[in-house]
Amino acid sequence: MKKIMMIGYGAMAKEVLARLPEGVEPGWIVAREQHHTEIAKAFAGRVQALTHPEQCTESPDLVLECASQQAVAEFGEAVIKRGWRLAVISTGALADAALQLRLQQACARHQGRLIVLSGAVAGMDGLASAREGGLESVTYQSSKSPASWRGSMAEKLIDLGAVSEAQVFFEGSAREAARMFPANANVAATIALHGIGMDATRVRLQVDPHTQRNTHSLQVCGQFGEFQIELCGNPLASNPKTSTLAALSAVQACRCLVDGGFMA
Ligand SMILES: NC(=O)C1=CN([C@@H]2O[C@H](COP(=O)(O)OP(=O)(O)OC[C@H]3O[C@@H](n4cnc5c(N)ncnc54)[C@H](OP(=O)(O)O)[C@@H]3O)[C@@H](O)[C@H]2O)C=CC1
Ligand SMILES: O=C([O-])CC(=O)C(=O)O
Repeated sequence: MKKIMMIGYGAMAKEVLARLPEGVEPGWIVAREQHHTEIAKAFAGRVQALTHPEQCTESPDLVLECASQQAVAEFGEAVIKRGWRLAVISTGALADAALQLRLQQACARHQGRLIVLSGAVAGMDGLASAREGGLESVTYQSSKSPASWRGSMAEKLIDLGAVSEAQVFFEGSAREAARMFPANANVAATIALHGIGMDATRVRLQVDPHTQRNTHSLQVCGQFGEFQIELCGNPLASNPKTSTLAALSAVQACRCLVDGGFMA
């Protein structure tokens, strides 16, 4: 049996835990103290609730971050320094160049691993392949319902209650998008990490009052030719900001533990 450590106990973490493949079980959940009673009840004491990964006295087969960019900054280095495998979903944390460097150096020094989950988007294999031949431009647009943008910086840029048609309210780099919209624009960072980087990747964020879905559109031009991807994702019922596919990408990482997708 493979044992994972989950960081976070919100919408995505619960979805992933409910869908864990056979042969994988949670051993530890890192969450703030106020969630520990709920965790103890949900898992009848079979899972240890922690406030920091360092409290774990064994070695998880995989540490899965499904929490926040802040959690990556807070716990990422400690996890990798123990030589553990860390898969991150809050990839926008890596828009902080100093943090990215610290995590990369920790991987090199301590034989840890940092895995960037594909999350809510698809085509990262093709984008990474295209980079090998040279990329000319990568443009990403995210379109979501007003409910998905509530509680974000979007509220300062546009009146979400008054929009009657689809409207772009932000244009900038992936680095800016990921840092300004930490709960909504991790995909921008994921694309940047597989493609032409945080500063050259162009991003548009749109609110669409006529949709319930999270639509990710990617346009890539390079020496290989061109490709476009449009992915219309159903959000999780428990969090309209978060696409179901993102949770499934974490489930798939867990499956790699049992089907040999990860090398030891
Ligand atoms: N890469 C991608 O394609 C995608 C990435 N995401 C990202 O995935 C992450 C999880 O999403 P989701 O579950 O929907 O979000 P939720 O807000 O539903 O849940 C996040 C959970 O993580 C906990 N958490 C956050 N920071 C910390 C911390 N520093 N220490 C301990 N616990 C922490 C929160 O705790 P508390 O309740 O105590 O605040 C909360 O329970 C988000 O960062 C989101 O932006 C989402 C979709 C796609
Ligand atoms: O789930 C999504 O559709 C995308 C998302 O929240 C993100 O990029 O952070």
